[in-house]
Amino acid sequence: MTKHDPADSPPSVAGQGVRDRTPHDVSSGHRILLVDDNRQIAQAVTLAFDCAGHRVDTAVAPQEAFSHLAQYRYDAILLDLNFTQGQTSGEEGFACLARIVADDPTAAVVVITAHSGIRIAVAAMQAGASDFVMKPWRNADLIARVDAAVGKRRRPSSPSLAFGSAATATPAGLHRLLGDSPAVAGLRDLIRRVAPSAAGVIVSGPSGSGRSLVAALLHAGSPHADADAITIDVRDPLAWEKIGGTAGTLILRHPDRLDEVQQARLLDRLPATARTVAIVDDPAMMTPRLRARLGTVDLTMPPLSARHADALLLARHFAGLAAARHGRPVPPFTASAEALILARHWPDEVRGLAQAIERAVLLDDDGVIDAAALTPRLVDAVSPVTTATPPLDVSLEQSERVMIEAALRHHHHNVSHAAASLGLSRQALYRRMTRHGL
Ligand SMILES: Nc1ncnc2c1ncn2[C@@H]1O[C@H](COP(=O)(O)OP(=O)(O)OP(=O)(O)O)[C@@H](O)[C@H]1O
Repeated sequence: MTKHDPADSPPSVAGQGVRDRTPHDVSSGHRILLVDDNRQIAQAVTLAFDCAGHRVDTAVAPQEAFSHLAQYRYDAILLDLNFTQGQTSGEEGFACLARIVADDPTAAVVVITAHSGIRIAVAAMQAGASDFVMKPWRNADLIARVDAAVGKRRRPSSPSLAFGSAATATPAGLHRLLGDSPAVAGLRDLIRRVAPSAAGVIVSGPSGSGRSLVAALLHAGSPHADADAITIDVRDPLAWEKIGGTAGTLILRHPDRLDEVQQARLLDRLPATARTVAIVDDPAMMTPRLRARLGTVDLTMPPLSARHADALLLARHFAGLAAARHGRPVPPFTASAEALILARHWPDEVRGLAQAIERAVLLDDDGVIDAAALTPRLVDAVSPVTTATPPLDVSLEQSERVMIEAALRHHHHNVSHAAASLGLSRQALYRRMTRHGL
């Protein structure tokens, strides 16, 4: 997570094409992530660090912290250990600390504890924190401690320690694979263990579920992370030229879509020196020989529908990204939107979810994202008597108008019923109707 470490370039984030987004870049000074649910403390800390020439981003809960860590590189993390009112055990903070340190053993984490929390502070240091501060603190002391933690941050001293076969090596940026489901936690663990080796990996799962992200993380944790991985869609015969004598990471997309003869040819072309990562829909479509050559280890990214809790977490992450991208405040989700996010089968998986959220953030005009804002393509579901399904290239404005018209028609212009069917309040529907001249 070194600030200018090219090996740590983040993979793009769904639908955003984001690479190391730095809207708050500071030419000098540290970039710090404060994880604390107390807004007054956050304001005071931000001001103090700002005056000292540093930059602070705030996360009010661990999930938000992981979302920030998925987007930016931080020089230090200032972590409060208690997030739930009245809780002083630090349990949540310790879980957060464990994940930060597991994902990046070089992270400089300074924990914040209550005045009497010396035992907790010591335990946090044993768990990987660089230092601790006790409330209440003097700002100068706090800044000095964070400075010192950044200064003595454990930097990898050799490539082998950073990416090689050392047991402790961890793929840079592993925290970018967001998700708390057992499936994704298990994947992070497998990536951590497999990435530094030369083993070929087959990454399977539905399109848009995060397979390329997994491949990028495997490369980031490999001994070849300093060089770019070579990515080839093997369905394109011209791309095969790039296979050459590759010695680094070779990411092969869709070998399962080749026929048997082509798969045999691919097998002949693969250089023994390359570490391969194959992205496939269905490993069973590969010949046993190719499968054996490509997949010492199989990693499977399950569909979002099999890891519901991740959907909500990812949705919040994408809402934050979209809001930052379009210069808007982050709109919260209504209960109906959350229910929809959890229940819906998202076409195009995580990418589809990200796109829906970005559209909703863009179109939002009442400060919240409701279910209707996430379902502009569900016009048919609202009314079977709708006269026109919007064509695919219809604008979002038009699509919203068509949906509202369909709902009104279906409910015989009863605004309350139409609003309810769209997951909107009456006022919100009226506002939209006015905007569309209905
Ligand atoms: N768990 C995750 N945490 C954060 N971002 C994610 C996660 N899963 C997917 N994404 C983001 O969603 C988008 C789609 O993922 P990705 O490109 O890896 O899908 P894919 O399975 O490779 O799809 P395809 O093969 O069709 O290109 C990417 O921008 C990726 O960064």
